[in-house]
Amino acid sequence: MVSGQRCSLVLRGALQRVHAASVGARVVDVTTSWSGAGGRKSLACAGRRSYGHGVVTEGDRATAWSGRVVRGDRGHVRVLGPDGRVVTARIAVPVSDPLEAPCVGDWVTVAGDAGERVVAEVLPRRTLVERAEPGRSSRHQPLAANVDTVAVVVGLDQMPSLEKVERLLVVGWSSGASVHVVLTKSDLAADAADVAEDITTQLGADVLVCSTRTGEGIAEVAALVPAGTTLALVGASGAGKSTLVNTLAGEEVVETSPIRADGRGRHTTVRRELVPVPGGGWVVDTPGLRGVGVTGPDGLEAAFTDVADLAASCRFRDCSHQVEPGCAVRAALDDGSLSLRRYESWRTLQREGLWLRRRADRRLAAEEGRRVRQSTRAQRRLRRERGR
Ligand SMILES: Nc1nc2c(ncn2[C@@H]2O[C@H](COP(=O)(O)OP(=O)(O)OP(=O)(O)O)[C@@H](O)[C@H]2O)c(=O)[nH]1
Ligand SMILES: [Zn+2]
Repeated sequence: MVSGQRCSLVLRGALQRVHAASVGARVVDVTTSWSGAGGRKSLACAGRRSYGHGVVTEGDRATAWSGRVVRGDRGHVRVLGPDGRVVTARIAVPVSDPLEAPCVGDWVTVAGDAGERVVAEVLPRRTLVERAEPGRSSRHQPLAANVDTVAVVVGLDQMPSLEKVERLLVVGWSSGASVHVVLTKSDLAADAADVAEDITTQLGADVLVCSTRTGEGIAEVAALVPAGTTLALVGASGAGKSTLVNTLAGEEVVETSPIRADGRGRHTTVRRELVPVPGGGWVVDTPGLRGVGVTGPDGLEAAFTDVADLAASCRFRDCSHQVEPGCAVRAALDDGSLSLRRYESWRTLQREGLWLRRRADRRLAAEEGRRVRQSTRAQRRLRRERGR
């Protein structure tokens, strides 16, 4: 077993690099825009969120330090600090929206001491990989924050479904990060190159092919995560994400993953954590995604630039691409330059996104109504008490 000291050294170097990156993020601050790679979409950052009201004093905030969440659990997070140590910090105040909760990859400020540490603030997120919560509720779950690249991991042990890959590409592009498809298990498919070619031409995605068994393409995948950057792996369960994380992390780091925190406790697994890779970057595995909800129109547009470009040249701005004259989408379907499969996949994801957004709007309206009623009741109570 490698000592905590050695782990700290590995992590410290990587942390210094990411800390340097965070300084930039803090200077640019809350309302900056961030442009996705390839000039695809510009996403506004979420604002800085404070936590621990009533728990964290102003004095505590003055001495708080910033670090990166390497692992998120219910009620607390594990935070890598500037000294290379990983500590546990409590999320002192429950958040009503799961998206508000700190997640892996978040930069947070931590207040308190060894007795009790709490998350005082979550710094603005540059990017966020999220999914609709299972059960098709309108709520979204944060999976990984401040990710530079998303790898849509697809196993070649089965014939990939283009629709499933498209759905994951939308999740990837919705995050604001740049996106690649990584086809794993090439050792199990004689036609790996053909599948890659298909995905490139039909989905317009950048595709890498690799195998953790033979080592084919691993260097190319490792190149997706240069020093100071973060790569998130998304994909169905069994696609080979965890194996890829371990391969990218290398023997050395897998061995060093059970980091000692405060001299006690060890990580039992490297999964769903930010894992440092030898080049100085970070890799994060996300839970196997089955019912992935499409979050916003930006990701859909970025994953379907071909359809979005066509739709932009329809005669009517609100063209439904069904019956209207001058519809460029239908024209492309007619002349075969847009496949029916691709069009239908786009329609499905678009409808789903609309449905989720409408539901979210209704939920937000209901929550707002509840808040207003609570506040009115509280004000009445206060007036009554003062009147006594
Ligand atoms: N032949 C072959 N098998 C692989 C390769 N990569 C992963 N596997 C196998 O595929 C299976 C699933 O891999 P995992 O890494 O656990 O898949 P995962 O995507 O993390 O799955 P979840 O944790 O359920 O989300 C395991 O049995 C791996 O050994 C590969 O390159 N070649
Ligand atoms: Zn149209």
